[in-house]
Amino acid sequence: MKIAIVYASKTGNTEELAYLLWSLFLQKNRDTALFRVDQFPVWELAGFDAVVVGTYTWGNGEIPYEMMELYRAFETLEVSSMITGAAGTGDSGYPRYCGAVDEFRDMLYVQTNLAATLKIEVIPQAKDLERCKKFVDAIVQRINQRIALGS
Ligand SMILES: Cc1cc2nc3c(=O)[nH]c(=O)nc-3n(C[C@H](O)[C@H](O)[C@H](O)COP(=O)(O)O)c2cc1C
Repeated sequence: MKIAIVYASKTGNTEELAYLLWSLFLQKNRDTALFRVDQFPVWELAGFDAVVVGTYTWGNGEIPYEMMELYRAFETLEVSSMITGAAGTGDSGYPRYCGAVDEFRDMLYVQTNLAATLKIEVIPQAKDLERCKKFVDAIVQRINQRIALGS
């Protein structure tokens, strides 16, 4: 089972979250690749069994421009059996806290087999570790179910 974490980060917060999630998948001995979105071969999206999207939020609760190609790829490719997770950082001082995570969550729920979502206030801290672990566990559990069913 091939897992990808694909993220966008302007000031490094979401990058830190993506690296943390990556290390948690590796601790569970999962074959996981980490990509900045501008280095992700979007045409290979459907080749992954599970994909975690990591995004910051911009404007008024919006998805960053550089994530839109990936967003549209989920909408247009046949990825209905792909296990996914939507994660991101944001700032609750804005009216639409982590709005980009909400947008990805809603789309991934329709297009894929969404297993978990995760919102982190600005940058992951020690108090967030348990929630990050739960997020990774939910995805790994969904993958294990898939393996057990042999599909
Ligand atoms: C111009 C601007 C608009 C933002 N809009 C939102 C927003 O609508 N909702 C939100 O939760 N965070 C918003 N943020 C906060 C960022 O999403 C947050 O700082 C995030 O952690 C940045 O991630 P990065 O360091 O990976 O780039 C905004 C930040 C800036 C500078």
